[in-house]
Amino acid sequence: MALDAAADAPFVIAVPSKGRLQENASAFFARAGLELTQGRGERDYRGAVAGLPGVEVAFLSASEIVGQLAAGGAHFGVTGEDLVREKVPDADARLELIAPLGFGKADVVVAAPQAWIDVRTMADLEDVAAAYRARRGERMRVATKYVNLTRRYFAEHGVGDYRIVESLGATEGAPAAGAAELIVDITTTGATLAANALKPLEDGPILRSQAMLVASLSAPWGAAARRAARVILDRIAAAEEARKSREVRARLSRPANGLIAEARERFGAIPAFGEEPDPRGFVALHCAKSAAADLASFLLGRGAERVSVVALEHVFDAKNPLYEALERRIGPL
Ligand SMILES: Nc1ncnc2c1ncn2[C@@H]1O[C@H](COP(=O)(O)OP(=O)(O)OP(=O)(O)O)[C@@H](O)[C@H]1O
Ligand SMILES: O=P(O)(O)OC[C@H]1O[C@H](OP(=O)(O)OP(=O)(O)O)[C@H](O)[C@@H]1O
Ligand SMILES: [Mg+2]
Repeated sequence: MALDAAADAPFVIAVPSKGRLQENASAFFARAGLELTQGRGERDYRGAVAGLPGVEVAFLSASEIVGQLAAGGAHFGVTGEDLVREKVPDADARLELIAPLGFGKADVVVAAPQAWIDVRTMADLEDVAAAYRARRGERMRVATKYVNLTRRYFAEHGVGDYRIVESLGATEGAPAAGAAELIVDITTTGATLAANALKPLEDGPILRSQAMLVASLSAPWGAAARRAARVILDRIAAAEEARKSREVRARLSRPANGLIAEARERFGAIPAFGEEPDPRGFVALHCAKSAAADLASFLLGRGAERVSVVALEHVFDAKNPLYEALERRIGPL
């Protein structure tokens, strides 16, 4: 019965419907040739993917997406790693973080008032916390919405003399408002911290976060869901591979014995049409964008009269490491 239900259930991708990640998330799927359609306009929170029947899009906030992934209500989701680590204590057991997406970058930091000149590190904080308690008879307060990340990090650094004040927004304002002494929050440019006369501690961020493509291990992984996951990850991998690569094409005056091996060795090139040298001397090689010009010079040196360097739209590969990693986690059908 469970299997039948899994076979009929739609494959659900949870995508940010608002906030910092929305625009970049849509662009990310579009680049992969996955066109998300939102039904009856902005307020319709269910959508589809053009050309992929059986795939449903749930438009949710970044934090709701984490909840759906943890509960198995969505198979795939795009959300911030900060939210994943905060809301799912055993994230690595329940979720597969498939790939970082290169946007939504933000550091989760501990920040103190700039006026606390003696406090630069967590070790300093440990001293100050004890003194604060001795002098005031109460514990130092930390305003944050990252309650779990804060507890874990402070414990790791041996700071115990503090109390968390849960903050649901404008956290950076808490010290000036007299609601807390310290904060834990995300920062990108540092402008909000500076505007509130706060400075991040120098030990480095608690977490360097960015948007992630995440899979739920507890969602129903029937045969249809696996097929959908494979198709989606093939397109994502194909777009990513194409973005990083160039195709370098030329015709040499004679068949190029050993040339493909040398191009692989020196430029990390992969032959687009297999290892066999073409009898007419045609070569087409894929290489990293940054290696394309050097590879072109190399081919000129081997007798090519003209070399084209071509941008690619998608490069599909029979092997998909993203899907293989997911399949290892969800186990056999
Ligand atoms: N300044 C920022 N720069 C880059 N990424 C950010 C920034 N602020 C937030 N993010 C990322 O986007 C995620 C969602 O933040 P966003 O502000 O969109 O929602 P939110 O503040 O959690 O509010 P809500 O959940 O109510 O929509 C954050 O958890 C983080 O991963
Ligand atoms: O280091 P900065 O570049 O200044 O960015 C940091 C700010 O960005 C986020 O807030 P956001 O603008 O998303 O507003 P929110 O508090 O409503 O989520 C975050 O909560 C910080 O307040
Ligand atoms: Mg925000």
